[in-house]
Amino acid sequence: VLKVNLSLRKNIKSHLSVLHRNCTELGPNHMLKGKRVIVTGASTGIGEQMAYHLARMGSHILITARTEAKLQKVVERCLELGAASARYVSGTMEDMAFAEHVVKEAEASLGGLDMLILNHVGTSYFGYFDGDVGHVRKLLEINFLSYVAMTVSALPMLKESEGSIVVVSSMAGKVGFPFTVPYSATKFALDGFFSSLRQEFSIQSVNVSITLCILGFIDTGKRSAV
Ligand SMILES: NC(=O)C1=CN([C@@H]2O[C@H](COP(=O)(O)OP(=O)(O)OC[C@H]3O[C@@H](n4cnc5c(N)ncnc54)[C@H](OP(=O)(O)O)[C@@H]3O)[C@@H](O)[C@H]2O)C=CC1
Ligand SMILES: C[C@H](CCC(=O)NCC(=O)O)[C@H]1CC[C@H]2[C@@H]3C(=O)C[C@@H]4C[C@H](O)CC[C@]4(C)[C@H]3CC[C@]12C
Repeated sequence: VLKVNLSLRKNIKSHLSVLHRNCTELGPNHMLKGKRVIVTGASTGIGEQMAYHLARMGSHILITARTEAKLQKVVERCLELGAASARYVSGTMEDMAFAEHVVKEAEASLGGLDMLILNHVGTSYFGYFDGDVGHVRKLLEINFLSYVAMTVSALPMLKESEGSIVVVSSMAGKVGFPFTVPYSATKFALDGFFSSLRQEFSIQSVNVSITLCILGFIDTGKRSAV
């Protein structure tokens, strides 16, 4: 047993050193060079900044949100920063057909997909829960169901490329806090869905990674009162 353990450790050590050497030689800025990436909610805030990082790394970028004028400007900036290509599709994630259309657009224009970054978030309020069930339903559609719809549509391409799904969530999706009840519910739903799906991928040896990003407050210049 000791012999097997020692040889296993040696093997892992040598694999890690090769991996480390490859990463160091290429540098972190090359990790997504040439990769085909969708970023949702990329007209402002964190999504916009992620698009610029991907552009600096030389990725092919497809961004989406509702506001066409802002998306146009982000695409122009991405091209200036060195994106291999950049394009946008505008529309609302209240509509599941639109969510699926974005993925189809990646297939048609990029011929596949390496990374799906799900980041968009619908407008909510910061205050006591007001009992508006319609608002909770709408927010679940935008913040949760459209994430599921895009994942289902993108999965064949991601399996093919052995790619990644990145889901942007929040502290409010891990712990209950006051004043963000509908928002928090949608983020908890993401954890339930994607953490369970990750377990199934592991059992089925599906080589698609799922990363849930748990962010605290990030000042994007938009909100000051929270
Ligand atoms: N900022 C923070 O403190 C924190 C943020 N997060 C998470 O990070 C992610 C990004 O947040 P942040 O950058 O602050 O958010 P922003 O409000 O700055 O950006 C939200 C993005 O989603 C898009 N969007 C809004 N509604 C819709 C819709 N109905 N259909 C399609 N797109 C829509 C917006 O564009 P448009 O209006 O043009 O459609 C915009 O591009 C979110 O998932 C959020 O929950 C998590 C923790 C903290
Ligand atoms: C209230 C925001 C919901 C999205 C929204 O309305 N966007 C449009 C607009 O502002 O015009 C929340 C988005 C991110 C939330 C913050 C977060 O996720 C981290 C903390 C979580 C904690 O539970 C409460 C405080 C947070 C800072 C939280 C506050 C509400 C958001 C800004």
